[in-house]
Amino acid sequence: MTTNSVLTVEGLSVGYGGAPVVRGVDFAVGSGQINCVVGPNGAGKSTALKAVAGVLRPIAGKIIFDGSDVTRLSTDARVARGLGYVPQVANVFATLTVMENLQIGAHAKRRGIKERTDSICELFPALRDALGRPAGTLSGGQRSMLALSRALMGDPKLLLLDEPTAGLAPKLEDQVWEHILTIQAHGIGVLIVEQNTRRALTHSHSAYVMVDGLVAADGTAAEMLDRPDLVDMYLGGA
Ligand SMILES: Nc1ncnc2c1ncn2[C@@H]1O[C@H](COP(=O)(O)OP(=O)(O)OP(=O)(O)O)[C@@H](O)[C@H]1O
Repeated sequence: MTTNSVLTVEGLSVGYGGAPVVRGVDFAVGSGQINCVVGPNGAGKSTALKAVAGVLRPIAGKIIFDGSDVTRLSTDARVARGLGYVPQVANVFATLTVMENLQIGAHAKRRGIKERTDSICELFPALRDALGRPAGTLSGGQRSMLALSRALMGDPKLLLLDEPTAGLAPKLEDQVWEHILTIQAHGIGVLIVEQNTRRALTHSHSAYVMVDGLVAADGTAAEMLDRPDLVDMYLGGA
C-alpha cells in the first residue's frame, strides 16, 4: 500500500454476471500522484476502473477512498466525495453545449458552478470560446478536454481516466497528457488506464500491469521502464 493513499483497492473481484473478469487485485494511488494500469487487451483494466467508479458492483474486495470505505456507495455518492470518472466512450453529451456538459459535471455540487466553470476555463482557455457550441462539433482533442473538465466540475481529489487518448493522433495525445499534468499540478491524483504504455509509465509514479484479471507486476513506473523483459512479455514491446 502507498502511504498517504487517496485510494486503496484490496482484493477486488468483479465481472459481468459470469466468472469474475478481475480476480482479486490490489492497487493504490498516493495523494496527488499519477498511477497507471497497463496491460494487454481484455486484461480487465477498464472493468477494474468501472468498479472503483461504482459503475460495477464488486463480487469481493474493498475500495477505500479518502479514508472511507466506499465499496457499497453509488457512483453519485463517490463523485460527491471527490472521486471523478471519465469513461472511455460516450464521455460527453454530443447534443448538449459545452456549458451544459460542464453543468452536468457539477450535479453533485449545489453551489459555485459559475466559479468552477471560470476556473476550468482558466485552466483550459480553449473551452471558453466553445461554451455555447454543441459538444458534438468539437474535435477529438477538444472533446477529451471537455470530458476531463466535466469531471473536474465535481471538484475531485482523484480522477479515474479510461484511455483518454484512445483514437487520437499523436499531437492530440500530447495535448491530453499536458492537460493531465496540469490537473496533477493542481494536486489532483489520477489513476489512468492507458494503451500507450511507455507514455503512461513516463508520467506515472507507480504502475500496475494487469494480465488476465490479475496484477502480474507492480512497482514504480521508473522500475518498470527499466525492465525490457516486462515490456516485451506483457506490454507488446510498446
Ligand atoms: N459489458 C460487458 N459484458 C460482458 N463482458 C465484458 C463487458 N465489458 C468487457 N467485458 C469482458 O471483460 C474482459 C475484460 O475487459 P476490459 O474491457 O476490462 O479489458 P481491458 O483490459 O480494459 O481491455 P482493453 O485494453 O482492450 O480496453 C474481456 O474479456 C471483455 O470481453
